[in-house]
Amino acid sequence: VQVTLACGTVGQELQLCKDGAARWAKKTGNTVKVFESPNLTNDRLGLYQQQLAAKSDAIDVYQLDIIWPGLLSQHFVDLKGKIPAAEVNAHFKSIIAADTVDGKLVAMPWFTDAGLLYYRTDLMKKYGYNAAPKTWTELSTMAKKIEDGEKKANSTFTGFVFQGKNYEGLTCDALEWLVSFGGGTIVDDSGKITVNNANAAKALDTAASWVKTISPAGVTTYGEEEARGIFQSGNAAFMRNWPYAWALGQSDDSKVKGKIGVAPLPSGGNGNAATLGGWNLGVSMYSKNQAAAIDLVRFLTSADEQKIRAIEGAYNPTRPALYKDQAVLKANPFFGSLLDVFTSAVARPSGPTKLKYNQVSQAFAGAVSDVLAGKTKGAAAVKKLETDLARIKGRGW
Ligand SMILES: OC[C@H]1O[C@H](O[C@H]2O[C@H](CO)[C@@H](O)[C@H](O)[C@H]2O)[C@H](O)[C@@H](O)[C@@H]1O
Repeated sequence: VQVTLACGTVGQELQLCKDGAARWAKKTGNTVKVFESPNLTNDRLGLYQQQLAAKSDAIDVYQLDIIWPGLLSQHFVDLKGKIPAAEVNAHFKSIIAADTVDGKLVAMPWFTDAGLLYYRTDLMKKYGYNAAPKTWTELSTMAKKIEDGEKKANSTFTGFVFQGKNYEGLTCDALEWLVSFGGGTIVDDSGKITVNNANAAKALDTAASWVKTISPAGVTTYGEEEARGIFQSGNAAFMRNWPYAWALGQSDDSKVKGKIGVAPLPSGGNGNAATLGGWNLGVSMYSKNQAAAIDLVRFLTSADEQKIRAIEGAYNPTRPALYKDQAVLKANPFFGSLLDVFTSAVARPSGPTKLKYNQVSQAFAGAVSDVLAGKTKGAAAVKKLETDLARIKGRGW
């Protein structure tokens, strides 16, 4: 049987996806065709929605972002009952809950993600700092001092890079700013629009103050890979990114190998916050090879495969047991020391806003983008956003 598997292509994930698929093919005698998905999750969603709306059988196994199960559930096979309960229950309960829509298990967890602060340990030492910044104010001060010093020899050096482009990644970064300032989660768990508040406005104004000071003007065009490229080539003191950037930063061709520290993102006065990300594997209802596709999902989400991906690519397992695995912890010491960051990551409001989440996220990222670009201030942006979200909500989510 031939199964087509949609894989992401950010960093090493395409290669790791192909490697895993090849191991399954070898074990079962089946073949796997890999479909290469676009880098940005927004682009991927558009493409997948087209395929699924057309009931296309071209892709059997989809890689689903943690925010999509609610949006796409009707197109996926219910894995409950098809995968033994003990196997399902070996994953974090919260992720299984996010993958379950109205009792239907839409996808199996593959890896989880949470936003982290990466920093240059060598430069911290050089500029007299002995700990990562605990607050955004500290980060600004440290980034400015390091940038001013390093710029003397390297004019392209910058203080802080993050995902500032207008896309889903900006929603993730900005949610971290909001929560860390006590500004809430845009829409709360009950579905109430909460974004129009002073702390949220302050969070956005603070982020805007970084652009063209500690962050380059171009940060408003950066996704995950642009930020990583700058940090990994030795041109930034701090970076917000997902765990995958660790393995690449520590690789032999990285200019910052052995010089990277990882810490929780700074606080804006309300503690540190990391947005929950991650990807899951679901079987299309339109697949002609559902049994083989389910077997591939079980194989790729198994402990053995998650362990390989954790060691080779720093992809966080979704199985709590692997956080006690010595080889996994050796490759990624922060999986142990920052376990709290992963287990208490903040979900985007895809649960309460259901089918309208994508519209909510686009409106939020658009508003944040305007503040970063200096087109508007935080208070005006969150006020307008509240009105826009109320329109999107209409009589209910
Ligand atoms: O960690 C690497 C992954 O980074 C992206 O996904 C993460 O960011 C998305 C926003 O840009 C977010 O929606 C998702 O939940 C996060 O896991 C990228 O899209 C993935 O391909 C990549 O593996």
